[in-house]
Amino acid sequence: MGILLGAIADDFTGATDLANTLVKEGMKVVQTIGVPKDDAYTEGVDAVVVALKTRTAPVNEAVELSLAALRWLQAHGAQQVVFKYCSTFDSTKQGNIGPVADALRAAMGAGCSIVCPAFPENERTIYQGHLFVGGVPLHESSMKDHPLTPMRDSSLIRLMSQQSRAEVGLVPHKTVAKGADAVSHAIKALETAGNGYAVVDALSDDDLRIIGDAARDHKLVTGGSGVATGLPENFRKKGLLGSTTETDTPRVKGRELVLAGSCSTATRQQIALAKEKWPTRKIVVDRIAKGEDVAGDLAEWALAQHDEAPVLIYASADPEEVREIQSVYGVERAGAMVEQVMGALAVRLNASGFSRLVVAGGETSGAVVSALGVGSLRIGPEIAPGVPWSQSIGTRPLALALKSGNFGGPDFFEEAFAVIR
Ligand SMILES: Nc1ncnc2c1ncn2[C@@H]1O[C@H](COP(=O)(O)OP(=O)(O)OP(=O)(O)O)[C@@H](O)[C@H]1O
Ligand SMILES: O=C(O)[C@@H](O)C(=O)CO
Repeated sequence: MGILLGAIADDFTGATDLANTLVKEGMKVVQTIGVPKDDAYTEGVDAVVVALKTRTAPVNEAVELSLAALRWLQAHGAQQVVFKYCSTFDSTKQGNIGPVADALRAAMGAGCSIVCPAFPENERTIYQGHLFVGGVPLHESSMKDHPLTPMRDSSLIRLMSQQSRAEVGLVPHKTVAKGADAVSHAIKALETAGNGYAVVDALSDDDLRIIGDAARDHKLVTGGSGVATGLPENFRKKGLLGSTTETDTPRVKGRELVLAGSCSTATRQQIALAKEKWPTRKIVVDRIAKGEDVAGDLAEWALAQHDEAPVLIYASADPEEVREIQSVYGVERAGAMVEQVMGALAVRLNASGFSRLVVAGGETSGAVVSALGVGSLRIGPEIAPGVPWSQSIGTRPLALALKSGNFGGPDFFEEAFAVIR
């Protein structure tokens, strides 16, 4: 038998976030880094999440890679596909979410598809089609200052309409409160009226379970990790999924390293706390631009820290500093320079015995995991909402926690290592 559920995620931490939801709902999940090249991943696996790095890629590349992922998932039996994007709808000015969703809908012959980035456990909610983060509209949250994808509008209907060729309608919360049948009927009515997407309000996990139930026959579901909460239950009701599954805690020995490239408020807070306890160094972007061997110097410094405490290396800066750096080097080049150093550091330090890694930030995780040549991950236990440990599958095992920028409490780094010690 093939896999039940397939997913395509537009960044690597987003992929682990979704995989974490599916594991908690009783699925055995493997996350692949990029579109897999062979069949080795599916034995005993209920869901495969293909992690792409397409959030900020050129639109055509994002569409082509997502379609390639879809073909692989369909060839391996996926009965339903989730397109996972950020719970804060992170997209560039041009926007990749709409074009990728359009291409997936067309390729699958899917009807009106759900758009629901809500993740109530992490305070992302949708009301009247507007996305709220920590109780404030998205465009007033710290997401307005994101280095790559500043979000300046909170209306999901407007954002999706600008990005997609299809019409976009709303299923308001008062309908969701009436249950799954009411949501199904509302989506059907929107489809009949010519809409390609239905933004669905969600304020709680109960709402997400109702939406999951309503999506039981949808070929394509789009949203954050929350929208998948109710999907495994649909397979369980059909007798295709057992009631529980064991989570595999990574069993990897080695030194502990945190690499942080996220400039989010949560990550900067986590760094500030960790700095008080652990050896810490900051990546200076000007030095990379001058062609200095920043990765080499930092690796040497890290290896000289002998007290067995975790080592923290970060590039994260506050919005003002990031703006200054970007005004000198450009947004893309600044990001790329930092990511290149993060990847190089991960490779050098892993070769010298650091094999328990926490990486903060989706683009940063993409750079690190790609540089390390990791092909796929087995998803393990949750550390904080939306962030699990995972273990690389293959020759040289690594324990990896890929943390979405804004996730985790102030003590996240310490809490993470405590789970696997
Ligand atoms: N000091 C800096 N100046 C400019 N850019 C930076 C700096 N530090 C980090 N960056 C870049 O900012 C980007 C941060 O994006 P990343 O996806 O890693 O974090 P995030 O968006 O907060 O996390 P997530 O996508 O999981 O929400 C990366 O491209 C990183 O290289
Ligand atoms: O949905 C989220 O917020 C995260 O999984 C994410 O995508 C961060 O990049």
